[in-house]
Amino acid sequence: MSKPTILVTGGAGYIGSHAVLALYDAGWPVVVVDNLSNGSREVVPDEVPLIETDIGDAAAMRAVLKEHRVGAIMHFAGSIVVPESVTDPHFYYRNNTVASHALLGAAMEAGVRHLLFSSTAATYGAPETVPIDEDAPTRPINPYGWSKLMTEQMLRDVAATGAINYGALRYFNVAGADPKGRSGQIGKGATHLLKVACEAAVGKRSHVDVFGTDYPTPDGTCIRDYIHVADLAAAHVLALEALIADPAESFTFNCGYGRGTSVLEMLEMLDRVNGTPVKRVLGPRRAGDPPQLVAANRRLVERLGWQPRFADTGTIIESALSWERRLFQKEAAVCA
Ligand SMILES: NC(=O)c1ccc[n+]([C@@H]2O[C@H](COP(=O)([O-])OP(=O)(O)OC[C@H]3O[C@@H](n4cnc5c(N)ncnc54)[C@H](O)[C@@H]3O)[C@@H](O)[C@H]2O)c1
Ligand SMILES: O=c1ccn([C@@H]2O[C@H](COP(=O)(O)OP(=O)(O)O[C@H]3O[C@H](CO)[C@H](O)[C@H](O)[C@H]3O)[C@@H](O)[C@H]2O)c(=O)[nH]1
Repeated sequence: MSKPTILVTGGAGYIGSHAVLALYDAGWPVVVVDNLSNGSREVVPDEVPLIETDIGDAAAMRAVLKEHRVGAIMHFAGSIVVPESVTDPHFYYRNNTVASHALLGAAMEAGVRHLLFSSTAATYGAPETVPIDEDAPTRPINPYGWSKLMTEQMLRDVAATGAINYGALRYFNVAGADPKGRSGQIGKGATHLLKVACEAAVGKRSHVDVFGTDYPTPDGTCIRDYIHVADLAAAHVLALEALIADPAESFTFNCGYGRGTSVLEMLEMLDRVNGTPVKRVLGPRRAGDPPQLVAANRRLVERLGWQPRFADTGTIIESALSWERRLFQKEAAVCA
């Protein structure tokens, strides 16, 4: 049977572009919709159509879905900065929840029956126990987490009518870059730890701020479960296949390795990979950071047969650093 066309929303962004590459490498026809608010054309392969539009524009989305005879949607488009969601919650509910509602409506009208949604560990808030499994209480501690949890709920209720089936993948901390160097994190005004640290390593920043050294963790800094973006992209292809194979089944899976690494451990590993130390400035806690987030990933592994290939922390950091070096050289060449 021939493979249906997959619409990737947010496919010009960090994680979406890696999913596009994974689909493209596996021979799926792909079309991307991105409003380029935080995406870049250059990370989308030339052969993949990129339509510059907003997913909140239901009429435009209906037209795209029909014209490209889309069979399933991978929905990455959204806003992602937790502190920004606290200062501008209205925008986060609009761009994450309301825009997803419009996209879902367009999908239902166009008869698209499968949707894979980018959710987040932020739906759990500050969990009482780690590792966190999918049945843990969902109590977000910021509007970003709520905007994603509300979208999950909407998908769950619509799927219960039989109109669609959906997968919600709750990512933990996504890091690294395409092992073949075709994509990586570009987004303006980086806030993610490894991206910021790599920018410091190549000389784009003077230092890395360490947000909080008095957490109840062995070295006092926050612990996260960092997952390589290429392993995450591979999980999306498996999840898509599962949605299409069994249209009666929907699911929610954590995406992480089940391994915690502290902020200081990440920076130490970066120093080792880079060969020179990055300057740290130890500072106060950042608002809204839970001390520890580590995934229980049994469902993802058992239900999808997911086998990570790039889990080694050094491998994650190497790929992120070599992407950052390439970006830096490109920017230097443009300025010269
Ligand atoms: N990066 C992480 O660690 C992480 C963790 C958990 C969940 N997620 C989720 O994964 C998804 C992708 O995140 P990312 O890190 O690749 O971010 P990103 O900003 O690199 O990608 C998002 C893309 O969506 C586009 N976009 C935003 N709003 C849009 C709209 N209304 N219409 C069309 N395009 C729009 C942006 O231009 C961008 O290219 C997001 O939904 C995010 O919430 C990310
Ligand atoms: O310059 C920095 C940046 C981050 N950190 C620390 O590093 C850890 C990771 O922070 P990130 O900003 O890289 O990521 P978050 O854990 O805040 O959030 C990310 O992972 C979450 C799930 O774990 C959500 O999915 C969210 O969408 C995604 O951005 C935190 O303790 C943070 O305080 C620093 O010390 N210095």
